[in-house]
Amino acid sequence: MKLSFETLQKEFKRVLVSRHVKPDVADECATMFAQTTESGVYSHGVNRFPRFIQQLDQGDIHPDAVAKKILSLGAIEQWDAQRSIGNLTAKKMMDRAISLASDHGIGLVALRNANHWMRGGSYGWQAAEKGYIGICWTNSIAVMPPWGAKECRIGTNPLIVAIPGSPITMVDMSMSMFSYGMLEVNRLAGRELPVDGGFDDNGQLTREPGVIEKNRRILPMGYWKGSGLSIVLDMIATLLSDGASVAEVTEDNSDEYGISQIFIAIEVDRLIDGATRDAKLQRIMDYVTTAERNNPDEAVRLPGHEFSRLLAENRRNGITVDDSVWAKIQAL
Ligand SMILES: NC(=O)C1=CN([C@@H]2O[C@H](COP(=O)(O)OP(=O)(O)OC[C@H]3O[C@@H](n4cnc5c(N)ncnc54)[C@H](OP(=O)(O)O)[C@@H]3O)[C@@H](O)[C@H]2O)C=CC1
Ligand SMILES: O=C(O)C(=O)C(=O)[C@H](O)[C@@H](O)CO
Repeated sequence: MKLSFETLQKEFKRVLVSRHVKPDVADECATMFAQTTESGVYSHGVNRFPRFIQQLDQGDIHPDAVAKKILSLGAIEQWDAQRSIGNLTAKKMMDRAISLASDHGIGLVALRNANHWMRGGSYGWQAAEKGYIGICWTNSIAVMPPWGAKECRIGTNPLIVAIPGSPITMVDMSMSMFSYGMLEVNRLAGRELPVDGGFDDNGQLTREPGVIEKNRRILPMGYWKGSGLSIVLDMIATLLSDGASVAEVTEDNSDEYGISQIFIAIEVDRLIDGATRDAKLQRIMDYVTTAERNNPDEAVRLPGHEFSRLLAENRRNGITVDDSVWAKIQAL
């Protein structure tokens, strides 16, 4: 079905207010869920809303909590999210990193006791829209086997790198070949994955999303490389925030809460003049996109470059929402 931004936002807000979330907080949180969905990231917008409400109902998320600053070291700050709402707090923390970067050239906020921030790309994009390079990542509960293992011991720990420019270029990627959210999107659409996404119960590579969602033998992106990167991202987030690692979240908490996140903003414009910056970026983009195509019908593109088109299409035609997901939300 197709729904408007307003319908989505209103329904998200209704559910949040029914859980006694303050109206202004509910309004902002609902807006972020609707914006993520409108941008085309259905996996961590509308599709993930029921799971968010489940965590709210369980008491994992504290809707009245507000993040507080613990420590300041000039360009670096440490904050405690106090288990507040993940997307709202992440937005505030990237704003804080941007403000530090405007003073120091670079700003880094390390956050502990956080909750799932949904679409990590929202915060990279937020920095890039203001002219800053945005880099952020989060850890998670253990949902992926390290390379060579069968048992989940590492996080999907998505990494986001956003570059300001026209258009913004942004990589927003799980450390698994597919996020669980994208496995769900493919399963709901009745599609096989375009490449192998994990192992089946017999240890054979598989493209069946449902099999991997169930047995959790998801493949790290780049095999051992994604496995290693997931581990070091977890280590940095844990150390700088003095927060919980994937091991601690998994062994000490009953679910995915109390996680650790990093937000970095870097000011570009004091390091290079505007005309040179634009020319250099344009040359990179042109060089990449004019590579001889493997499939003549499929353009070579840069990450993040589809969002403006997707957003415009969704605004014009309405936002596609899976019927079963919408029924679930309406029943909340
Ligand atoms: N714990 C958490 O918080 C987690 C959150 N997530 C979130 O889930 C969302 C989805 O993540 P994931 O499934 O890894 O994302 P995808 O695998 O869909 O995309 C990963 C990256 O690859 C780029 N890309 C994909 N196809 C191409 C292509 N043909 N050419 C060039 N670039 C391409 C994407 O750009 P483009 O966007 O332009 O398609 C994106 O930057 C993210 O928002 C992520 O933050 C994921 C895991 C855990
Ligand atoms: O992979 C995802 O999608 C995601 O968003 C996650 O947070 C974790 O990997 C996990 O909680 C999915 O069950």
